[in-house]
Amino acid sequence: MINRAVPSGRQMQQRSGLPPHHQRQYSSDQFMLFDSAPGGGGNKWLPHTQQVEYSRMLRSMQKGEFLSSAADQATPLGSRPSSGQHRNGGDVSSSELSPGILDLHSFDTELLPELPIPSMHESASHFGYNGHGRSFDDSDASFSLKHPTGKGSTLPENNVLKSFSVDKEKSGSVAKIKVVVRKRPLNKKEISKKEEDIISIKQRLNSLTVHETKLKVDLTEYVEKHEFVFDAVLDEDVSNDEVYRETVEPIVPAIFRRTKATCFAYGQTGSGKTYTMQPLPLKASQDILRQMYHTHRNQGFQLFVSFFEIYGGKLFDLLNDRRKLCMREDGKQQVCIVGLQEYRVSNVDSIRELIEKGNATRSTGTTGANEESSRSHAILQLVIKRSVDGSESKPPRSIGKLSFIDLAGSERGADTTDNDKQTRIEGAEINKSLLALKECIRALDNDQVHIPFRGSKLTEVLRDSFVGDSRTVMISCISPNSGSCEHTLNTLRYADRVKSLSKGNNPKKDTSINSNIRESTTLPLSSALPTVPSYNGNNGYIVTENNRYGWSKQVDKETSLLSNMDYVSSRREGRREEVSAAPYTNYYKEQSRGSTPADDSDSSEEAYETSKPLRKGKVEAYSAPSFGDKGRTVDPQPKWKDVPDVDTNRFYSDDDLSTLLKEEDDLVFAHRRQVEETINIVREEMELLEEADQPGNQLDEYISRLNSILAQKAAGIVNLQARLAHFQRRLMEHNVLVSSLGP
Ligand SMILES: Nc1ncnc2c1ncn2[C@@H]1O[C@H](COP(=O)(O)OP(=O)(O)OP(=O)(O)O)[C@@H](O)[C@H]1O
Repeated sequence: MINRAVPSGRQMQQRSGLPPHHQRQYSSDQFMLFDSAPGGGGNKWLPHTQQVEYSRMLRSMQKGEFLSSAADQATPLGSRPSSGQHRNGGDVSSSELSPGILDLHSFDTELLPELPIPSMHESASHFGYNGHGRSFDDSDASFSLKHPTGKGSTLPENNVLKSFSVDKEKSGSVAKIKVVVRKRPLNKKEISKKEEDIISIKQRLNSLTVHETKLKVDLTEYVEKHEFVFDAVLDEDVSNDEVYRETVEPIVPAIFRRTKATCFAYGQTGSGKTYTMQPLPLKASQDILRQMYHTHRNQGFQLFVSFFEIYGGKLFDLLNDRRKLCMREDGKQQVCIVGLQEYRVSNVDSIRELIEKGNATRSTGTTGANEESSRSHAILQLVIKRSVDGSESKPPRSIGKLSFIDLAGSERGADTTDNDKQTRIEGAEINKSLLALKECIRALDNDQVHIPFRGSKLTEVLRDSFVGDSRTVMISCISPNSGSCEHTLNTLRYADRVKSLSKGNNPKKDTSINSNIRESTTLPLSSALPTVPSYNGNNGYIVTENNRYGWSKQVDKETSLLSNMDYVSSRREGRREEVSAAPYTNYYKEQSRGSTPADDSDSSEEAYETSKPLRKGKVEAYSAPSFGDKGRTVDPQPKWKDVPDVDTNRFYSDDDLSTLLKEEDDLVFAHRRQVEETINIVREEMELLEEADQPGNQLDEYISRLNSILAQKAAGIVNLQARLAHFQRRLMEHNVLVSSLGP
C-alpha cells in the first residue's frame, strides 16, 4: 500500500528529487512601517454606496456610537511615546497569541446586539493588551507623524468625531472591485541584457501602454500599442506605502462593519507580487489596531491573524510548522479549515513576527525569472472579532475579515524552461485556481445561480470572502522588459477582464473604455465591450444595485427596446446579463463562415467562452455598432434606432429558448466538470506514479490504471462536445429564425 500522505517542505523536495525549494528569506526592510512616501496617494475609489453610508452614519449618531470616539478625547494618542520602527523584540508571548481553530465560515452575518458602551476612561487593557511587547498606544504618535497626507492619521482631539466619519466615508466610497496595476523597475539582469522598458504609464490618467515589437510578413519591425485603463496605475517609482494607500487603506474601516475584503496580487513570476503584498498586512494591522483602540475604542473588538498556503491543491499552516490542514464542508455548505491556528494579537510587533514566521515557511523555488519564486498561494487573514456581551467569557464572534493573497506566478503552467514534472503539476494547479478565481468573479457579477467556488481550493477557501458585503482589490504586477511582453499582456488582459466586471461601481470606467481603445490596435476583449447600460441612449438613467451576493451591478431602469434585447439574450431567472455588441459581431461573422468564435481575449478561457457569445447573437442581427474602430468616440445615441420593433412576447415567452439556454449552461458546466475531474485525476495519478517510480513497485499497474481512467474521461468529453455542437446548431437555427422575422 502506497502512503499517499503528502510530505511538506523540505522532506518532499529531498525524497522526490525536486528542484531545490528553499525558504524565502524575509527582509525586514520591506516592513518599514513608514516609508517616506510622497503625499497625495489619494483615494481614487469611486462612490457607489454613499447614500446608504450616509443614512447608516445618521443612525449611528442617533444611537450614540460616536460616544466611543469621544472616549478617545480623554486619551489623546499623540501624547504617547512612539517608536514606530521595527523593534527587535523577543518571541511573541503565548498569552498574546492565543491559537484556536479558525472556522472561515463561522461568520455570523446577523447583527450582533449593540454593546453597552463602557466608561469613557476604560483603558485598552480591556481588550487583552497584557503589557507584553509594545502596545498599540505606544506607537500611536508615529501614526500621526508619519502620514503626510493626513489619511489614516491621528487627528487632533477635537477632530475625533470627524475622524470616525472620515473613516466611514472612506470605506463607504470603496468600489466592490478595484483593479490596480503596478509596474516594477527593470532589474539588473534585464539591464545587462539591454532589454527595453516597453511600458509607458500616464499615472494621472490611470492608463498604461504596452509597446509590443512585432514583425511584418516582410520581416520589418513595427510596434503595436496596447493601451489599458485601470482604477489606478502605479509606476516603478511608487513606494509600497503609496501602494497601501491606494489599495487597502480605504477598505480597512469597512471590516469593522462586517465587510469581508480580499486583496490579491496577480502577475507572472518575478513581477513583484511578493514585494508588493508582503508589507500590506502589517500596514493594515496598524490601521486596524489604530481604529480598534481609537475610533472603535471600548467596543470589544479583537484582532486575529492566521497564515496558510495552498500548495499543489493542499493547505498548509504557515504558523504551525506547515501542518497539513483539512478543508471540510458542513451541511450548510459552509467551509471550515480544520486545524488552522489563529492568533489573537494586540500590537504591531506580534503581528510582524507572525508575518515573518509565515513568510519564512512559505514554499519557494528558483525559476528562470525569480530566484525566490513563490510556488504557492499564500493567504494571510486578519479577522476582527467581537465578544457578544463585551466580556471575554464567551468566544468572540467574527465581524469582518481582510485576506491578503500572494498568488503564485500566473504563467507557471506554461513555463517550459522549468519543465520538470513537479513544476508542471504546480503549474496546472496554479492555472486552474487562477482561472477558477476569474470564473467566480465573473459569475458573481453576473448574479449566476451557480458560482463555481469548487473550481479550485483557492476559490473554495475564499468562498465566504466573495458572498455578502465584500470588497476585492486586485493588484496586477507587471514586468517592464520586452522579454516579458506576452506575459505582461496576459496579466493586463486578466486584469481588464476583472475590471470590466466592476463597471457597475464606477461611472468613470465607462468613459475609460473609450480611452482603452483610443490607441490600441489590438484590443483587449473586455476593454472593447461597453455594457448596455453605458450606452443607453434614452435617458441615461442608470442605477447601481447589489446582486444577491452583495456585488454591485448596473441596472437600466427603463424598459427600453434595448433592455428588451438584453432580456431576450439573457432571459434567465433572477439574472440580467450585460450584453455587449463587439463579441457578437465577431461571433456572428465567424458563425457565418462556419467556424467557431475566435478567442481574442484570453487563451486560458477557451473551454469556457464558447457559451458566452451565443447569447449575444441578437445584437448583431440588429446592426449594433462595432466598437473596435480606432479613435472611436461613443455615440450617445448609437444605432439602436435600427432595432426593429420585434414582437417580443412571441419570442420571449418561447419556452424553447429557456430550455436551450438551460441546456447550454448544463452542458458547459458538465463539460467543465469533466475537464476539472480529469485534471484532478491526472494530477493524483502523477503523484502516485512519482511514488511508484521506485524499484519494487508496480509501475505498470499504475500506468494502465491511469490510461483507462483517461480513456474513460476522453470518451465523456467527446460525448459532451458532440452534444455541445448539436446545441450550437440548434441555437444558430433559432437565431436565423429570429433574424428572418426582423423588420
Ligand atoms: N516595485 C519594485 N521595486 C523594486 N524592486 C522590485 C519591485 N518589485 C519587485 N522587485 C524585485 O524583483 C524581484 C522579484 O520580485 P517578487 O519576488 O516580489 O516577484 P513575484 O511576482 O512574487 O515572483 P514569484 O511569482 O516567482 O514569487 C525581487 O528581487 C524584488 O525585490
